[in-house]
Amino acid sequence: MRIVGLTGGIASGKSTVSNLFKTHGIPVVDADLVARDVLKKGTGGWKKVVSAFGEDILQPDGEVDRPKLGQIVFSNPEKRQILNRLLAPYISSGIFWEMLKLWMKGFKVIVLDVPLLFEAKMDKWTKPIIVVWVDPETQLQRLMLRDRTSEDDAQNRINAQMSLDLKRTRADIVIDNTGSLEDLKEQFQNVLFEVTKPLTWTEFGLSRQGAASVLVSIIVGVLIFRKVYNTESL
Ligand SMILES: CC(C)(COP(=O)(O)OP(=O)(O)OC[C@H]1O[C@@H](n2cnc3c(N)ncnc32)[C@H](O)[C@@H]1O)[C@@H](O)C(=O)NCCC(=O)NCCS
Ligand SMILES: Nc1ncnc2c1ncn2[C@@H]1O[C@H](COP(=O)(O)OP(=O)(O)OP(=O)(O)O)[C@@H](O)[C@H]1O
Repeated sequence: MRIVGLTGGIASGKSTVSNLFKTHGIPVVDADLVARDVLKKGTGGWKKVVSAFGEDILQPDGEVDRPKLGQIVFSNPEKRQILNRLLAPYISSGIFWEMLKLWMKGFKVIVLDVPLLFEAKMDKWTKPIIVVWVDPETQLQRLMLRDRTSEDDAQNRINAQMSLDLKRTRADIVIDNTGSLEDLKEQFQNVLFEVTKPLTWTEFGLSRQGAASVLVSIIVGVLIFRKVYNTESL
């Protein structure tokens, strides 16, 4: 199985690119969705976070008040680190299960959309790595427009991540999403071509079909060996 890493900065356009993958039949594991699930009321992640940050971060219905927790952690690196440390194990196992489900369904190429792919050191599991880059001013404007936040709040969120310029140096493929959606779709055609190239032997071995072939080969090998061995010992 080919595990493609998709990352970038906040509001750089990862979800927009993810949607293009999905419309071309390539499934996407969205780490933000997994992170939402592991913070739902009553889950292990929720319990840890409530005991670390207190009940003040809860809404009246007991769910985490996400904008409130966001304001706390995006303006305070120590608190952000605490939140990351508490949720990381739940997020990684959530991503693993989502991948396993796709593996069992027989998908040969899947995309992991993980905003903190490099920060969480998950880049070593993915190849190729796609970074959706955007120029800093456009990123700020798109973030403020999408989330209806102040400039300070948006800038805090951008500063909470590794710089996009550094991320692009670690990419196999860079998508420059500073232009229009039409520009993005045009670049996406080349990305799709790269990502859907025939699998390498290692990638094939990691796919469900590859694992099945290895298993069948082992069984056939053992049967032949036993037949030859039995014939010789007669
Ligand atoms: C702080 C929380 C509650 C704020 O929720 P909110 O709904 O406002 O934002 P949302 O989850 O949609 O995230 C929006 C974007 O913020 C960025 N972001 C989220 N968490 C972090 C973080 N810990 N550090 C840096 N950037 C982050 C990502 O680019 C993400 O795409 C939430 O982001 C959270 O639980 N974060 C910790 C979990 C995490 O690390 N998520 C990223 C998945 S790898
Ligand atoms: N090329 C583009 N032109 C104009 N707007 C765009 C373009 N690409 C994305 N956008 C808009 O910019 C905003 C951010 O894009 P998107 O939500 O895809 O970013 P993201 O990287 O997934 O963000 P996050 O890290 O918060 O999940 C959205 O409102 C989206 O519609």
